[in-house]
Amino acid sequence: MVWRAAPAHVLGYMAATLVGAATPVALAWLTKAVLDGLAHGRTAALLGLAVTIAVVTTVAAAAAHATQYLRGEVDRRAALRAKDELFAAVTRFTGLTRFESPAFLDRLRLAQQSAANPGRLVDTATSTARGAVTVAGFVGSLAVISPTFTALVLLSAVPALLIELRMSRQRVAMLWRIGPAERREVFYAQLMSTADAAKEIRLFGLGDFLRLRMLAELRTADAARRRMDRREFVVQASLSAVSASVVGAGLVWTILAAGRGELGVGDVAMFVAASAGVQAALNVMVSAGVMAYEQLLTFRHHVEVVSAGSDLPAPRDPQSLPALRRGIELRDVWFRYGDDHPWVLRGVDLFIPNGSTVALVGLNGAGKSTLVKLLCRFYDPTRGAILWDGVDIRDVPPETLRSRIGAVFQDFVAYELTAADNIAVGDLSAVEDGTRIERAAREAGVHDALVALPRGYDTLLSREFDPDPEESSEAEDAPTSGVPSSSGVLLSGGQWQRLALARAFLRSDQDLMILDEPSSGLDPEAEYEIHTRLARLRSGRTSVVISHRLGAVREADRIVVLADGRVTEEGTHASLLADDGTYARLFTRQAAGYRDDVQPTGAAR
Ligand SMILES: Nc1ncnc2c1ncn2[C@@H]1O[C@H](COP(=O)(O)OP(=O)(O)OP(=O)(O)O)[C@@H](O)[C@H]1O
Repeated sequence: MVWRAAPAHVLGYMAATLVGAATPVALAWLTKAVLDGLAHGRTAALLGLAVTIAVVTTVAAAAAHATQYLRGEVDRRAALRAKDELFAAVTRFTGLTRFESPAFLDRLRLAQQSAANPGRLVDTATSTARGAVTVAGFVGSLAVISPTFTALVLLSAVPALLIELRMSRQRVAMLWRIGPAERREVFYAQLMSTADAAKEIRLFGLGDFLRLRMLAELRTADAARRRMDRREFVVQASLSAVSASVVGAGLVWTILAAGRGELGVGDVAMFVAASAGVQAALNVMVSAGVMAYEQLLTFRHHVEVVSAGSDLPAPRDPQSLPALRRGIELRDVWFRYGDDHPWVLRGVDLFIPNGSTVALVGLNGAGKSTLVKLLCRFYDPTRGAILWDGVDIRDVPPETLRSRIGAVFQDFVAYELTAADNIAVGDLSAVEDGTRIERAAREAGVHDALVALPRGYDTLLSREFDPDPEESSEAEDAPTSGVPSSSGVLLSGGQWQRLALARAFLRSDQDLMILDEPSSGLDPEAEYEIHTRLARLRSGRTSVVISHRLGAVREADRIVVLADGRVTEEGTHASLLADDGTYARLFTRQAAGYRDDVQPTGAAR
């Protein structure tokens, strides 16, 4: 992947690294030649040797700078590609299950970490190669002086390599084990630094509680890292002591041999340079090689995320999805969120006729939102089937199905984007189409509020990002008072809800519109107005509406009561009231609340 991301830079980096690796060997040989020349009075060649040393040193210095620049560039390009691959894969997951799986989220975090600088792998791999070049260069020189000693130095590196490889596997396993603690630590840290949670944290005095929890997670992760570091420290110190003793013994032997006249001054200089060079290079080789191995092991998470197939079974024989004509049928649909979770739906049979509005009603946790998530195929039913004009929606590519559906979810997202973009996310083909965006905003009754914003539709709906990053980065002085120089705007809860509705209006020609609590944050007048508008816009189209405000759904063509995971009542408002069941009880209770308030006024009259 790194090669594909930056082939020329990788080649340049390797070349510059190899030049850097060959330099100490060349300098050692040149120094030996100079010393031998001086010892034997061969002064004629000295000038040439000195000039060569100067040139080699200059080239080495330039190569060092080039290596640094190229390494950075390889890192940047590879990281860009890795993130692109990773997030392209993440957005390709069609269902929601993976985002609710702690093990997957742990893996994703490690994948993100390794995607942050995959070029480091080239770095460590090249360092290993660089070490190998230096070792090879020096080994020849050392072997001339003492083959036995050379063999000893090389052999002493083998156990070090094996032990380090084992430890790197242990380190990777440790990183996986502490993943959950590290993810929780990040969670607490983010909670303490976001505006969304700031109100409750301050009012409930949660600051210390969250900080201590964050530190506890950090300590847990640190303890595991510390144990690993200590083990590595002991092992590495012992290995270094062994190799230092080998080199020390060799040095003693060389000096004694030189004293006996068996070796020349140049040989001693070469031995000192070569033994130190070999040892240092072997260390680099082992540690860089082991690090490369460790990075490869960690990068496995990236590969696994990127190569993970679809989380929902792909249709074996994909069907096209004609415009809805008859309706959508849920046939004996059973669903639970996991094998160890309770059943949420237990055999739901429901028909949503084309062109009608079906309201789903039921107590908290009855499974209404779950049902609409199944309609969008964010999950597949555990048993049973959902049929769109008789076609099982599992036989249709999810993107085809979803292009037919418009929705306002209960937990819609307030994007920290401009107001226009916040509406356009409902249908990205409208991003550049101000007229469509404005029409949708008018239909949702939020146009006036948006034009009144400091920059109208182009106002950034965020207090966390600077609306004018360029202007403020040009300003010489950072604000010191703690008060931001400029800031974006936030909407009220109801205005946000209208904005979410505008997203849905942008797609109002869809076959199926899902409205999960579309008016919970609206004032009574707005609620009435929006529902009237919705009824007009959606007349003759298929909608599924969920609302706890039963007054808002009484006009629905069909009202369906969910309880205990099943459809327990079904009919029009009038027929359900006549049946005097759960719906009638809920409606009467809600209506009584309003009537009690109204009565005193009526009595006064
Ligand atoms: N992603 C999830 N993972 C596990 N359980 C879930 C998930 N979403 C919902 N549940 C569980 O499924 C049940 C039904 O939840 P659902 O949100 O569908 O209810 P609802 O009828 O829409 O409730 P409300 O009226 O409160 O919005 C609840 O018991 C809830 O705890």
